[in-house]
Amino acid sequence: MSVAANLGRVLVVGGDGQVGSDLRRRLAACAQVLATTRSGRLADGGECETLDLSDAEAIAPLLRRLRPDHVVNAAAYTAVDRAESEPEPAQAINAIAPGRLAQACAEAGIGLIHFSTDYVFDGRGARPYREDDATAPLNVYGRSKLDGERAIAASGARHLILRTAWVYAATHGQNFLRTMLRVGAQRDELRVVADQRGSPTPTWLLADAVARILERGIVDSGVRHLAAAGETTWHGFAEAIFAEAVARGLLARAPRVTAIATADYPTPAQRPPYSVLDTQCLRNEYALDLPDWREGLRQAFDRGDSG
Ligand SMILES: NC(=O)C1=CN([C@@H]2O[C@H](COP(=O)(O)OP(=O)(O)OC[C@H]3O[C@@H](n4cnc5c(N)ncnc54)[C@H](OP(=O)(O)O)[C@@H]3O)[C@@H](O)[C@H]2O)C=CC1
Ligand SMILES: Cc1cn([C@H]2C[C@H](O)[C@@H](COP(=O)(O)OP(=O)(O)O[C@H]3O[C@@H](C)C(=O)[C@@H](O)[C@H]3O)O2)c(=O)[nH]c1=O
Ligand SMILES: [Mg+2]
Repeated sequence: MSVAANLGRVLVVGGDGQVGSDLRRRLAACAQVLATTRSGRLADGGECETLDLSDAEAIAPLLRRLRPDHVVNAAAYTAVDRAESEPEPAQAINAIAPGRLAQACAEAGIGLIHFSTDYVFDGRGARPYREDDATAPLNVYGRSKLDGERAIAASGARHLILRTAWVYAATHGQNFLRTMLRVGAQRDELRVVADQRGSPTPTWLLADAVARILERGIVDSGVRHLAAAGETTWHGFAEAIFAEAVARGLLARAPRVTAIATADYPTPAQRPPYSVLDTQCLRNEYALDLPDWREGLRQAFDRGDSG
């Protein structure tokens, strides 16, 4: 996907998360990128705007001062298990802050792109989830993200809520791929759940898609599903990660990856057993061509994630 248009001023909230940092790099080619982090600093040493989303009152004044043409919110409380014992910060960052951000966007006539999650579903479905399928989150994180979706929808802002899933980058961020490579280098055997199905989605794909959407302009406000094509289990994803890492010489040899049941890997948060997303709406509206998750994985390694 190539984007030549000048998109004006794009504010990336949460500019140093795994999605936020790839967005900044991707959009730099076609926009004047502004960013916020909690510290006002970027991991690469650069400076940016300071915004702590637990202080929702700080959002509107910041937008009035920066006057961006578009806002992309890539900040979130994403620690799924920790959220079970910390519901307040999860709710503040994933629900209250996005609502305030959307209200401020509505007041200023700015379009907002926001990310949500497959974990809004309970995973009892048997075919890929469509945007209007019933939500029923199983955990605190999923509930807080669903509340965020609702707050944005109620704001009156022109918006797009992109529900995505199983997000990873090869070179940065806390994610399943990087956990597997770290632990896989230390152990001969890993036990990974083989009864949760979804679609691993690389940050480069999300960044490319957002660039395309900004170029076209938000066609119609609402929720849309965005993920790599195809489906696998965490176990299948782990095996593909190790095959790719060994082929590229990033790992001397793959550990044995033993398929286990969710019941044999107890975690504080319950996760949906099936959360494949039907992406047809978004592909049609924005003429997006979404790669299979295996191709997404190869390109994540090839690109070093930076597009
Ligand atoms: N990761 C995944 O598998 C999936 C993610 N999503 C969604 O995609 C979006 C991007 O996620 P991803 O890039 O993976 O998330 P990350 O956890 O990598 O990044 C989230 C960012 O939010 C920032 N943040 C957290 N709390 C605050 C706060 N109080 N004030 C300001 N910033 C804060 C973090 O900053 P700091 O580093 O300082 O904490 C971090 O930079 C989120 O909306 C997420 O819910 C959807 C599906 C799957
Ligand atoms: C590390 C590890 C995890 N697992 C299991 C636990 C869990 O069921 C599954 C994935 O573990 P993780 O903690 O990496 O994944 P998790 O934090 O649940 O990932 C989720 O993050 C949020 C932010 C989202 O929005 C979701 O789309 C999803 O990507 O793999 C194993 O079976 N073996 C292992 O060695
Ligand atoms: Mg996690």
